[in-house]
Formats: sequence, C-alpha cells, structure tokens
Amino acid sequence: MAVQEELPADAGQDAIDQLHSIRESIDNIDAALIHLLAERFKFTQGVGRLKAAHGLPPADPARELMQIERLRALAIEAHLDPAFAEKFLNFVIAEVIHHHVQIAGGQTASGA
Ligand SMILES: O=C(O)C(=O)C[C@]1(C(=O)O)C=C[C@@H](O)C=C1
Repeated sequence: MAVQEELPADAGQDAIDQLHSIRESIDNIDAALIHLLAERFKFTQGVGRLKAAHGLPPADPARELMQIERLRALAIEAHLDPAFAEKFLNFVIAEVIHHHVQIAGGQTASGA
C-alpha cells in the first residue's frame, strides 16, 4: 500500500509548491549521500581484504581519532553539529569494522 504525504488541508498552494521544491532538493541530497556511502563502502571493502590478507587488525583506533578530530573541525566550519558528525562517523566505522571482521573470518593471512 502506497503511503500518502501528509499536508495540512488548509495550507496555501504557494506553501505546498515551496515544500515540494525543497523536498526535491532534499531527495537529491539523500540520493547523493547514498551514492557517496556506497563508494566509501566499496573502498573500505578493499581495505578489509587488504587487512585480512596481511593479518592486520580490523580496527585502527589511532586513525579513528584523527578522522574524528578532522570531521569535527569540518563540521564546525560548515555549521553542522560536531557531535552529530562524530556520531555519524562512528556509526559508519562500526559497520566497516563489522565488514572487516567478516572478511577476516573467511580468509587466512596466507590467503588460503
Ligand atoms: O583506515 C582503515 O584502516 C580502515 O579500516 C577504514 C576505517 C574507516 O571506515 O574509515 C575503518 C576502521 C578503522 O578503525 C579506521 C578507519
């Protein structure tokens, strides 16, 4: 069953048109985010295979600290909540580490 958009019955046509126009941009940005994340995961899958092949640990906490510091600074510059940027990065990295562990589970250091 299709979900219906909820718009107040008494909203003027101009407000509804503006809302639709803004939502088009939101949808474009959401699509870009999905594509960017897909590309990031393609690269991290490569890192996971490299780490597994060479017996390197899935997580690198020192690297993560540098990434957090960098992204928090970028977030401040961009007027984005740095705590949100940090939470988002940690969420993504946790998933990457989960993938790394899975890849390592199916592969020995010798690649056999
Ligand atoms: O750079 C790495 O070593 C990665 O495995 C990638 C990545 C990341 O997603 O950015 C993930 C896990 C590490 O703890 C640090 C960074």
